[in-house]
Amino acid sequence: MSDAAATPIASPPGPPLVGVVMGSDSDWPTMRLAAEALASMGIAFEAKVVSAHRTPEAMVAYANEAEGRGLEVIIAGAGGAAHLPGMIASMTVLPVLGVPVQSKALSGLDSLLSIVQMPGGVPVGTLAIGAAGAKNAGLLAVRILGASRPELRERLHAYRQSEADRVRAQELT
Ligand SMILES: Nc1c(C(=O)O)ncn1[C@@H]1O[C@H](COP(=O)(O)O)[C@@H](O)[C@H]1O
Repeated sequence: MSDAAATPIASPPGPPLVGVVMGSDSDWPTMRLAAEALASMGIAFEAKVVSAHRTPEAMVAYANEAEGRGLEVIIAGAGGAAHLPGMIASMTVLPVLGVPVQSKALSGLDSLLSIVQMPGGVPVGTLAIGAAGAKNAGLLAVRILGASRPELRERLHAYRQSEADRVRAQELT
């Protein structure tokens, strides 16, 4: 992991509303983009490594306790045989957003298919492979929280406007 990728991202103060979990610390350079999006919108979050394969008991406890601890959205990222988002979704009624982390062997197609093909009745909102997916998972979590929080919708409107201004100002040389 590079120094920049290893730098922790401070959560805004307050009890976490969003849990960002991932199967390995090797997923953090990708998943930190979800955390950055949340931090930029002032959303308190927690980030943890929890693996369905390597720490199944911890994953079960995390999923079972998330709602009672006040989390409102879970973002779960994993690569390869990416069972973590679906397993968490099977044990909670909180919205779960799945981020397919890019794998070395199959470039993340394995991760995507593992996350997206959930059986009916157990939804996982699946994002794109890799960095864009992680960033969008953070922003989608803010949109979910914003449905009942007008002040968050204001921040999202301001973000949309600033992105539009940035693109309009682009000049090709
Ligand atoms: N897919 C899962 C799960 C899970 O789904 O629970 N736990 C770890 N992993 C993935 O294994 C990959 C390699 O992990 P290592 O880099 O630690 O070997 C990571 O992308 C991780 O998400």
